[in-house]
Amino acid sequence: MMLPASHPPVAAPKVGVLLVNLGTPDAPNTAAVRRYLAEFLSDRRVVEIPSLIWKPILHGIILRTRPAKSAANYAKVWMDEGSPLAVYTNRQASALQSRLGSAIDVRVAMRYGQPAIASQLSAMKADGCNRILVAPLYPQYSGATTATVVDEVGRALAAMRWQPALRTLPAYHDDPAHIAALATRLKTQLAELDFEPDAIVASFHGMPERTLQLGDPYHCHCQKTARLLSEALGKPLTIAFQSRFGRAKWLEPSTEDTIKRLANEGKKRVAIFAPGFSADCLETLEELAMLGMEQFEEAGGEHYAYLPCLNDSEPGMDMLETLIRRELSGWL
Ligand SMILES: C=CC1=C(C)c2cc3[nH]c(cc4nc(cc5[nH]c(cc1n2)c(C)c5CCC(=O)O)C(CCC(=O)O)=C4C)c(C)c3C=C
Ligand SMILES: [Fe+2]
Ligand SMILES: [Fe+2]
Repeated sequence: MMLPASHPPVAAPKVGVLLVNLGTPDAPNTAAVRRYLAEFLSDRRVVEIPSLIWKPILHGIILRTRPAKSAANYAKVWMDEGSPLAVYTNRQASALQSRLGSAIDVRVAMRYGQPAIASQLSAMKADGCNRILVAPLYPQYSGATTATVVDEVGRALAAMRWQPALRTLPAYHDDPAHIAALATRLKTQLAELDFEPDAIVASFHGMPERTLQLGDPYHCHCQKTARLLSEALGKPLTIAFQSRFGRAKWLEPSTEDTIKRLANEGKKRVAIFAPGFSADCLETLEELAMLGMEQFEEAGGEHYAYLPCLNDSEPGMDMLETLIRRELSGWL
């Protein structure tokens, strides 16, 4: 049907998929990292300290000291195409777009920094996406990751006159497709090592321990991923929690203590991987692959290997395609 000339344009309807990850600075320098950390660490889902107490600490101490140190770390892992987190997330989106075909519009947004969730949702709606699946790329649910993405999506929808219909991908920590992808990838990676590890460490991003008492399922989700994966591999996994931030007690054992303990116990050959990260990033490439190796060798360890995340590997993309197609059922 032809629209009258005075009618605003209406795009042909289609389905959209928005892959969302945490976000990352747009350059490995102090100013860009400060901008990123200011947004990230102002999120009340991430730092659950009353504003009156937290704001002076954030602006008076953290944003004056941390950006330079973190920028130096970002510089160590920066790729020609940009920050690893953004590079791998974009590659996942292109691979998924090829697998799903052009009838579905696959895009990327970041919870902090660019491309922002609100601008991507608006652009997708303007291009005709009247049904959108938002997929936070966090296997394990936490208030600080999955929930804050959904909060931000809600704020974006609140500003739209004509909203798209919306679905969100649930946490997939125990999904058979996720466990199979991790197991397949890990088997290949372990087979390629030039040593047989005495221990394999599954390092998850930490959270304040208090969040577990308050009912956040993150800790349980991490434990379950590791248990199912260990069963699938037929090998024991040592669980640890990395990237401690702030003074509160965090989930234990910490990755640093675990690496040192293993070396002290005579486990001289260790492989470590990060099943809570869908894409490699600062926390895996610098903290686990670089710093972790130094800590292990200083404690007397001899062979240390960091095994990269699923990223856009075949097993990782098989999993993502399975999960996304399942969530799109009835829409295709
Ligand atoms: C995978 C899940 C993640 C959880 C859970 C999480 C919780 C969490 N993180 C911080 C503080 C920081 N995290 C930082 C980086 C970072 N965190 C995640 C993921 C989770 N965080 C990722 C993927 C990244 C890497 C981003 C990148 O650009 O590569 C940082 C910034 C880096 C630095 O300055 O060290 C901070 C700070 C808190 C406080 C928290 C739980 C409440
Ligand atoms: Fe983090
Ligand atoms: Fe638990």
